[in-house]
Amino acid sequence: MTKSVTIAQARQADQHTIKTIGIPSLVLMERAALGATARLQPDTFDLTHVLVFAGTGNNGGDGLAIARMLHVRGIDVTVMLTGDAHKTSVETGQQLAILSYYHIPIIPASTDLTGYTTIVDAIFGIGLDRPVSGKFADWVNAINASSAPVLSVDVPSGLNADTGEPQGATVQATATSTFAYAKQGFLTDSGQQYTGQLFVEDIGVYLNDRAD
Ligand SMILES: NC(=O)C1=CN([C@@H]2O[C@H](COP(=O)(O)OP(=O)(O)OC[C@H]3O[C@@H](n4cnc5c(N)ncnc54)[C@H](O)[C@@H]3O)[C@@H](O)[C@H]2O)[C@@H](O)CC1
Ligand SMILES: [K+]
Repeated sequence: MTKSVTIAQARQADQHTIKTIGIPSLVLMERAALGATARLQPDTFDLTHVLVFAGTGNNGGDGLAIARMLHVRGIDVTVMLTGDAHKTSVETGQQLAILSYYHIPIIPASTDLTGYTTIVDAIFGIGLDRPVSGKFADWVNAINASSAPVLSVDVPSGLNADTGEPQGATVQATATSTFAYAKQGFLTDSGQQYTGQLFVEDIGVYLNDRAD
């Protein structure tokens, strides 16, 4: 059976790796983004014009690193940011600065998703703490209405990763690239309907200091 963790366990393992072991958060983010980018295979994902829909927390930071990895491979990528570029998490601010070096287009989030052939959903991960409503719900509904396949980063945005139940509008992913361990809610009947195909990426975060 697939090993799974609660949100609290995932957070604790991340913090242990960063604070006690000393592996920097940006290193984990880089590994997460490498793992997710490798899932964007052309048999499922048409990479003609990729949209990365990024939030301002670290899930968005993962998305921005994915955008960079696609850009350096010559793939046409646009980033939509859901909030103020000056009010991001520290790591996401660092990823934004890197994107500006590469002149990767960053535009405000919109419901007009015309022309994008793949969408990377990096709006919310395990930091979701309330139902998705208002303009966030409009964006999520637009993602779900798009014909483009969707790769969700860590968690389909809007899904409660503990229960597998939607918290307001929730992305229905073609596939989900989740980090370190499957989240408990993904293994429920409800959760599976949102994650689509589930990939678990080894990012160097372990519950017991060993890869198992
Ligand atoms: N260093 C780390 O701890 C790592 C974190 N990683 C990524 O970071 C994610 C967790 O990052 P964060 O803790 O920053 O959380 P998230 O990026 O999941 O989201 C947090 C942000 O969303 C806002 N928010 C939550 N629910 C909302 C709602 N319904 N409507 C509007 N805004 C809402 C919060 O206020 C906060 O600003 C993981 O899921 C994973 O993708 C990975 O990069 C691996 C390493
Ligand atoms: K996400």
